[in-house]
Amino acid sequence: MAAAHPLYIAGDWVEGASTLTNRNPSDIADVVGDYAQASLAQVNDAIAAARNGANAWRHSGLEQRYGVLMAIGDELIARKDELGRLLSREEGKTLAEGIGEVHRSGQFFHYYAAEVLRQIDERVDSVRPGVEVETRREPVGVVGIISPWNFPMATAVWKIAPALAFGNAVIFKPANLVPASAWALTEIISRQDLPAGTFNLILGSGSQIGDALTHSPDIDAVSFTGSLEVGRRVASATAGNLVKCQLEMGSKNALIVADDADLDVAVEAAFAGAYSGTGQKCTASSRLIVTQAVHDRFVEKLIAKLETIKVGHALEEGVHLGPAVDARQLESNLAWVERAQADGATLAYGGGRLERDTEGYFMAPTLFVDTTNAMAINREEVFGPIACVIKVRDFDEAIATLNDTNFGLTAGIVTESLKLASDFKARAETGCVMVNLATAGTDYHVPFGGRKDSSFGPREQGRYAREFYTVVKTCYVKA
Ligand SMILES: NC(=O)c1ccc[n+]([C@@H]2O[C@H](COP(=O)([O-])OP(=O)(O)OC[C@H]3O[C@@H](n4cnc5c(N)ncnc54)[C@H](O)[C@@H]3O)[C@@H](O)[C@H]2O)c1
Repeated sequence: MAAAHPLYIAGDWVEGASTLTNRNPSDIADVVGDYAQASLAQVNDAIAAARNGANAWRHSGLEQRYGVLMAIGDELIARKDELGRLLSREEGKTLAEGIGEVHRSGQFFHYYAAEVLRQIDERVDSVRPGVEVETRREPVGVVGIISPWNFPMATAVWKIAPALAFGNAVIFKPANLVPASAWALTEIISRQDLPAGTFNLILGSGSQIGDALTHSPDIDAVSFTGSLEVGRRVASATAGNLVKCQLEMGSKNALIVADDADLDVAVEAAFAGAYSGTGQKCTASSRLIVTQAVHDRFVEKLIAKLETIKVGHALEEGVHLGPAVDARQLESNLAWVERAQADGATLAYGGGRLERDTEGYFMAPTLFVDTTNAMAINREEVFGPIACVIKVRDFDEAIATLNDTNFGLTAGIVTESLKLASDFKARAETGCVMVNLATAGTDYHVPFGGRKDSSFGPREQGRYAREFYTVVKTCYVKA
């Protein structure tokens, strides 16, 4: 193996065209490792290899597929402490969250191992006597998987596991900020009983390597998670070649705190939703829509909670919030603080960069009050530990405010009322709704995705993943 962690193409570890150094955002003196960067020619090598892999893997037996997926899941779970540490070191989420993400990644593989055995093709009677009709699912073929940095392993795995389960070959292009988790996952997959080319790892910048992959007419599908801006590009690149595509993108989620809310539950849901993972979650509730009856008490309690929060090195015990993922994200967060104030929001807590023993991208959890839903900070995705309180008259205004956004991923409400909860479930224009729970935090065996600008194409996860990773064939047989 070369000095830098290599690419994985056609069943071989191969050097890239250049190298990228990956650093720990909690301590930029800490080098996580050097990672190969693919050339454009290597993107084509990976696509050709994946075609061979797809042709072989589609004929694999069910027990082979089941065994491969179970083995990957077993190893991820057995090594979750070590790999969770690596993940936290490169991304900056706390160690507990890093370990939790690796554990969940293992569970995704186990879930899709079970899906391999769940054959639900149909045989139906034809309208023509003597003819049998069968609908069956076949693999879509070669799938490009492009993932973001904020869930370095889970987001990739909830695509890779169903892709392999349903008999496809994969070309995996992770975000360049988090190559270590992707590489560790690839190393595990490389030791499984898979035909050469079934799984390929290409590392490199999105604008070059990702762009080349999505513009290729020689792939069959692209599953992308990332920003709205890049998602639009991926959609037009794949549409140009009539390549199937699925996009999960940004969000502007809201948590409603209703008149009758248990405010302790509301504060915990607001904290977990808005700040955990340093707010770097697509499911983050950056808008806190609070009715006037409970506004002042809720704000007071949330500030009291924020005062107890320890920000620091992600691997340090007792730390609740790690750093921003890089200097650019931190600068963007700080620019949002200035912009919100210029637009008339009142800074109620935090707002600044924090110094710690190590040089990292630390920022105080930040809360704004007196904000309106029209302010830019309440319309665009921030992706930092910043939440804005929007005061509303009542539940109807809360729902109208919640839905007044271009995005539609998750939404939450804290209420004791069954009627309000039920109205909320029906009226929230989002893909996921949560009652008395944070907007972040979802299960691995059910569908996940949004509406409006948050998502495009078939749903991900659970048994719905089958729709994207397979194609239907209708077979007519006259005996
Ligand atoms: N809805 C969801 O399920 C979900 C989950 C996690 C993250 N996200 C979103 O991801 C974003 C944060 O992640 P990010 O900053 O890594 O997003 P990003 O859009 O910058 O990058 C995502 C991926 O796309 C690649 N890429 C960049 N330019 C490309 C191009 N021109 N062609 C092809 N690929 C390209 C990147 O290298 C990376 O692998 C946020 O908007 C967040 O909401 C959404």
